[in-house]
Amino acid sequence: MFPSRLEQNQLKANISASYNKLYGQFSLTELRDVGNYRILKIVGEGSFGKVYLASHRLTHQKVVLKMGSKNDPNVVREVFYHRQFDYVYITKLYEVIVTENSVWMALEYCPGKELYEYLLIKKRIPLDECSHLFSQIVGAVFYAHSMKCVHRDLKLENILLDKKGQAKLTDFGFTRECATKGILETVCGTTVYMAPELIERKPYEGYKIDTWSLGIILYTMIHGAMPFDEEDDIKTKYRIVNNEPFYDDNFIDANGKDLIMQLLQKDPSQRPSLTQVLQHPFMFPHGSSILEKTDKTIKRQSQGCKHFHSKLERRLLKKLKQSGFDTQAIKQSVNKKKCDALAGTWQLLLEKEKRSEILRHPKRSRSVLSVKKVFEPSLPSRKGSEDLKNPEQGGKAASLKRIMSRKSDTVSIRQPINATQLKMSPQQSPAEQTEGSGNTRSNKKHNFFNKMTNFFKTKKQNGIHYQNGSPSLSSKNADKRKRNTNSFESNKNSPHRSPTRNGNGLMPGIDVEKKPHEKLKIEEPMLKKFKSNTSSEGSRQTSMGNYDSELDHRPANNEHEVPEGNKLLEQRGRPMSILSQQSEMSNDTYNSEYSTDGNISNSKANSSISSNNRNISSVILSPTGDLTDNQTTQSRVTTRRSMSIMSSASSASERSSRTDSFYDISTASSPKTMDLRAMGNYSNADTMVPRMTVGSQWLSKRGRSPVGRRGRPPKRNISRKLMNHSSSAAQSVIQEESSFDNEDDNSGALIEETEGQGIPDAPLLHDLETPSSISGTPSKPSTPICAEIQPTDTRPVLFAMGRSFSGGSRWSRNLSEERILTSDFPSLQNAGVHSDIGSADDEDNSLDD
Ligand SMILES: Nc1ncnc2c1ncn2[C@@H]1O[C@H](COP(=O)(O)OP(=O)(O)OP(=O)(O)O)[C@@H](O)[C@H]1O
Repeated sequence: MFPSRLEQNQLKANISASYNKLYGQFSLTELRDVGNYRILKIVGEGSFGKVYLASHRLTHQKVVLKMGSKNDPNVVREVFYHRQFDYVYITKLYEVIVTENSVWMALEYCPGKELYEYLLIKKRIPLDECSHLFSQIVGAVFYAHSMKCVHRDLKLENILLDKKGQAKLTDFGFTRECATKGILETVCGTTVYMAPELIERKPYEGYKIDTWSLGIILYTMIHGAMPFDEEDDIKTKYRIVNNEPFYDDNFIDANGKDLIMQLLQKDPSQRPSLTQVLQHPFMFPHGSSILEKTDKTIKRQSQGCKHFHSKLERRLLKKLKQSGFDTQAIKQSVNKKKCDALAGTWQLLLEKEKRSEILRHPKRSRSVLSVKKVFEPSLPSRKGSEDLKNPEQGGKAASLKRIMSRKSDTVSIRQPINATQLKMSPQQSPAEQTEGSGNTRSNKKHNFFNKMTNFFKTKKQNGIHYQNGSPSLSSKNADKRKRNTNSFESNKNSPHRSPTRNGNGLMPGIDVEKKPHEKLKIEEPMLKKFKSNTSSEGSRQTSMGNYDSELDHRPANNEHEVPEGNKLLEQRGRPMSILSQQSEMSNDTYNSEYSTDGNISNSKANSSISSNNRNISSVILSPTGDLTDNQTTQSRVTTRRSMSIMSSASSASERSSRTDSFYDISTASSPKTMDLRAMGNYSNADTMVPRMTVGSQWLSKRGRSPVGRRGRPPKRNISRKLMNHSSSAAQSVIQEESSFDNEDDNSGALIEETEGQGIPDAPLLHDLETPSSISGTPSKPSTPICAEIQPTDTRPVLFAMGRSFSGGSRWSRNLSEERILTSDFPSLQNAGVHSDIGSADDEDNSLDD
């Protein structure tokens, strides 16, 4: 029967509505989905691009999506190294999605944000907490080093806090392996965190520069200010090379001081190994337990028994098989660290399963932990020197104390849970609280379960009697209960309420994310945020490949994500990270032999840099130290730099040389497994082996002849042979681009030289080139630029006010002056809120990977 007119009209309306809806979706400019992930909001912006919070569609797990340009070689570097790491204190890389122009990294979400921001709010971190957090950071670096990788850009900004307040190392954009090259030359990192040998442009041992940066991090965490930080970069460099930091006994104890002094040894060979660092008394007791667990993880992973062995994994695999998944494909993806959709989904599902397992057996896990705590070695407080002297007793006392405090947790759990308490739950990130998710539901379930358990457990103690089916309290217990409630309320209302782990286990990371703006308005920041001066091997990899291009390549931070304090810093312009290359020392030929376009860009860059050089030198040599001139110059330089970057970015050859196949996410193995020297039969010269797997494309695109630039073909042939010998190793390796350069240039010779005869004499600081020369401009400034510098007396008049002990940058001096007028020192000293990041319980759980 033909539909009536009314029905026809309704049908028409429906069709057009759904058509319009589809059309609307097609014409949306806003990004909604990437792969299996639904984008929720922007959480940050790095030099690579935007960082989004997203939800995995299949598992509803929260992840962070970090976008980078395909044209940015540091993105490749980051993916390449990051995916090899599987460690509790390193952010997990679940998946990598490659689109036409971009690379997306799905990373573990850390709602606590950066350690830098946390420190900014707290001003200083108490020693106990420092020791705990720093152990985790050192653990992460130790793990990376054990994989023969150096991070080279360790800084507060690259350490994130997860929802438990645990530290997570991230940002592997400057990482490189040291398996094939023990002594490195590329200058990279962030000036204030750079080791003296980097500043002096000596060939350096990668591991040792990380150790130095760890020293800077620890110092800054304890003091709330950086040890070497001047308005003027050159002065900062001078101080790094020549001065010792000032230690304020108000904040640091003897152990802390001793550890930092060791880490900040000017002579890299005098710096301790990370095992020694973890065993240092300052790190007690966290360091040793992390060392032990990290060792276990490394051993397990090196034996290849990483995945699909636990009961949970096997059960999950079985479930997936029953649901019709190709479990072989999943296994392959995970084992080969392909970081594809299968591996990503597996990781996220597994994490979800782990969480629900904990929720399913909360009682068991609690009691296991309690027993463990009673018998495990001591966890004395830092202040309790008694505990340190007698770890046995101290440990038991501490454990009992914790159990007692756990009881008090129980009391607080029994309090009526209001909205504020829910917000503070350590199980939930602020994002989760506001957005609502599967997790929220399960946490509620968990809370409910706990409440019920505790209710029945404690009803006898509290004298709860059932009358007519409903519980009633005896008056005594009712009083007690009231008191508990009051104490909680008063605590809650106190303006100085500490963000420490309270009855609800509040973690600092949560607090950081919760209200950074309000807090920052009250207390102005003492630290400024530093962008990585990553030039590095990256310099070889960009068409410009120099310090300056790196600087301007980094976009400004996202406005709405930058806290008030940081905006201030933004306004004054942050020092940025450096990636530089000493042309005379470098083996890198990438830039010089780059395409015509690339060369044009380079020459532009170099010319701008040379002028920058002259300007900076003249200002620095000026006896009056007129910084206004410098600023003008700098701004001009910035413009020029931007221009050269743009030209580099628009380099056609740059784009064309990056074929999709380069970005294929093939299998990954750690440089440790690629350690060719460890294989015994192969010399350093053979280390380009893996390059060939990917590199050949680059070579052909750049028009390199099969014979090396210097007519030295044999290495490549050797490498091919090696690939045949060890196909699995060769297959699994993607070598850095820098390796091309080594291959074609004289890296082998250099390594032999440095290894056989020691490091060649390094230039003295007064021979240092100005920052502009970092770009690879061969010319050196004719005048010793630092000869005139008179380092200021760097002892702080008012420690808490400055971001550094030195005169510091102008903005911080201004802040200091204002504060000297308006506030008194002791009150500021006490202003920092104390918190206890991550309990041993958290650590135990998380390390149980
Ligand atoms: N895993 C994560 N969880 C939560 N936030 C994150 C995560 N990764 C990055 N962010 C946020 O995004 C911002 C930028 O990220 P990131 O520092 O990794 O980018 P980048 O390009 O490497 O920056 P840069 O090199 O300038 O330090 C960070 O400051 C942080 O606030």
